[in-house]
Amino acid sequence: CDSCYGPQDHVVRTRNVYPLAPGQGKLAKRMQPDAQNASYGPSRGPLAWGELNVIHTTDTHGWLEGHILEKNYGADWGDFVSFTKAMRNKADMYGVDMLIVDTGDLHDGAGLSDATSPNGVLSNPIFDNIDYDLLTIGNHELYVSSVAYEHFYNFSRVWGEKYLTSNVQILNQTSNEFQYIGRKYRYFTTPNGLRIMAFGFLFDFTGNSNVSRVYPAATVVQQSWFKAAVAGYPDNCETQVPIDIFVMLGHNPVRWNDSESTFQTYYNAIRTAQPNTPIQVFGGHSHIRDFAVYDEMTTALESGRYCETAGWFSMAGLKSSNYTGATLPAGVPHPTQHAISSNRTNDPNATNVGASLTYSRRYLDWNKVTFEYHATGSQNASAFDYYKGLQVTKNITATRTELHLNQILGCAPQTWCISCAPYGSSENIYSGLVPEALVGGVVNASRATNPRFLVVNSGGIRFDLVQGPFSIDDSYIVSPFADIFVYIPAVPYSVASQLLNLLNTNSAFNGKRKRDLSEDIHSRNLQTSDFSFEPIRRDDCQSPHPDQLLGKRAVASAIKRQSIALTPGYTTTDDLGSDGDDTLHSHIANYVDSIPAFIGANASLTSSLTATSPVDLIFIDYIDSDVLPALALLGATYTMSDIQYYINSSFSTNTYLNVYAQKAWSANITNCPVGVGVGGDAGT
Ligand SMILES: O=c1ccn([C@@H]2O[C@H](COP(=O)(O)O)[C@@H](O)[C@H]2O)c(=O)[nH]1
Repeated sequence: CDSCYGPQDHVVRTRNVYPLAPGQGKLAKRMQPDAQNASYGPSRGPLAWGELNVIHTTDTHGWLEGHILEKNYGADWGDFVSFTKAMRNKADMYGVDMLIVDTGDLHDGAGLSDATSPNGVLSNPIFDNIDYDLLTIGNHELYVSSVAYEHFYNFSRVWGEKYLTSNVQILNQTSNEFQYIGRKYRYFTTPNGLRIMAFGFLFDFTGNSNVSRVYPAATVVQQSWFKAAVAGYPDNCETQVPIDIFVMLGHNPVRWNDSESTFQTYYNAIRTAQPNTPIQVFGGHSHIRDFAVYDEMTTALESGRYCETAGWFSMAGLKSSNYTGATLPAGVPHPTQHAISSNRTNDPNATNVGASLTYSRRYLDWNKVTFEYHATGSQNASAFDYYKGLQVTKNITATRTELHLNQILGCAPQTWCISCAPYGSSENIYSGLVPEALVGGVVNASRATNPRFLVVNSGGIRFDLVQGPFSIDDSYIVSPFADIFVYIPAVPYSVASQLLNLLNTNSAFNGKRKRDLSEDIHSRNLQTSDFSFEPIRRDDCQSPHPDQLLGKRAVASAIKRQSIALTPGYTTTDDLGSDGDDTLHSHIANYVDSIPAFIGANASLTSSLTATSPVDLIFIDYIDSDVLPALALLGATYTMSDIQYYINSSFSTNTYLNVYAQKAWSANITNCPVGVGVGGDAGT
């Protein structure tokens, strides 16, 4: 290993852990009152700073309270406010530019966003406390019309020119015409003079309600406003404006081979028109940490999900005649990696623009130890907490109380996870809990004696259910959608009994989960059984620490290295290598491939059914466009007029688990044991 960055014989077989103040996990308490701090923090030292630096969030899905039960992700939005404020101050101090960007999906995943009608009326104003420079819209802003209008009438007005919905329009109820929810593009100049043309593109989403319109990428790249903006002639500009860099946001996976990503189409259009201008992409939707290299001057960052990750991006070597800031800020590491790509090897128009560019990216775990370390270089809470951050923390606590999110519905006797155990096992939520909860929770008393078959999509379950007190908040965290239970009466048993298998084996049906679930392989889920840590191995050689490359502080850091037991968490490999995760973790097993798209339950009280016996076929309205064609394939033709509410028009996928919990988990409520290992740390 010596060849990487000098002799370090005394640290072989230890992990690279940077020293933090004693008692770090306990001193630095703010967050939500019931949350805990991480046991240890960043492993790779200070962040690299270039001319352009970006903090990226995506797919927050309402988790602004942080992960109350998971130590490693315990910071709340108030802590993030303090963090971003401190990082802005640092950017000013270093004389460089820093942007803060978000790539959408603000709801459907936690009580704070989903316990109100419409979703987001209380959480969006909390979200608005971050000083974002650019934002874009996600598909979860468009499923329900009232949520889409909340974004049109309120959210887009708060953010003005910064909210980019370049391919998403909504029906204006006053003019009766479609108009963009936000803006199509933003052309602006940073404090240090970088001239940026920015767009925000939702993937080709088709599940939106009928008040919005999503233009597919193939259409957008032909639209005249887009071509003009790319050419430097945005609306109303007669003379060409200079563009130092394109910033392309998208609620859109950064990996081109993700079946839902449309970034390649936009990239091709921009790159063809502007062969020598860097493009920087920030994506989302697939809930992973990822960094993709498109060409030597185009890279793309994706920063996870659910307030588990804050993405950090920096680049140096931008050749702008207008840039007045520092090129390599003093006293901090700088981006060192070139974007090496096979996409443009023989481009006759290629210049050496890309040759000067260097990049860095880091995925920060969403906890206060991490935020304080990077913001202040210590665990000094008083130096870190910004008054506005503290206010936001208090506001979240008050809002959670107002929404009764802490109200306990039952005491969950065990943990059921989405992917830590294979489908079929009793620890897996789809096999170990959902069928039983459907049978026990979805009951129309007047039809309860009829044979019943139930079907839901697996995508409706969004998170693990943890052993311990099961609160109203948890009910949104696990099953947030308000998809209504409907049914078709008197379906022949021979048909109903074949439906689930057909839905799960015929590729025409996917529960509206168009992306292959296996693409979530990088997702991190808690796992109580996965606490046998990986053998400790040195991997630092693959990617020298920036300090070590620069010859700074390396000696002091190396001498103080400690060996610690790693907690389970993200272990990411991307186009720049395996050094992106800011905190080292052990790998978590993932059986997501085993999960079917549809989950069923047979709630028939009798076992003596014949082929023609009538059964109540119960499903959710969200999948009626799968169920009706599948029934037709089975020779039973039904139409929408055959479908009725099973219980009432509001009994939904967010209701049945609560009903079941109150029935089945009433024991031990006052003394409910909490599962160990939440947040990847068996210790307290
Ligand atoms: O009403 C709904 C809406 C969505 N779903 C599920 O969610 C995914 C989309 O979530 P992403 O975070 O954008 O991937 C969709 O494919 C469905 O599986 C739902 O169940 N009900």
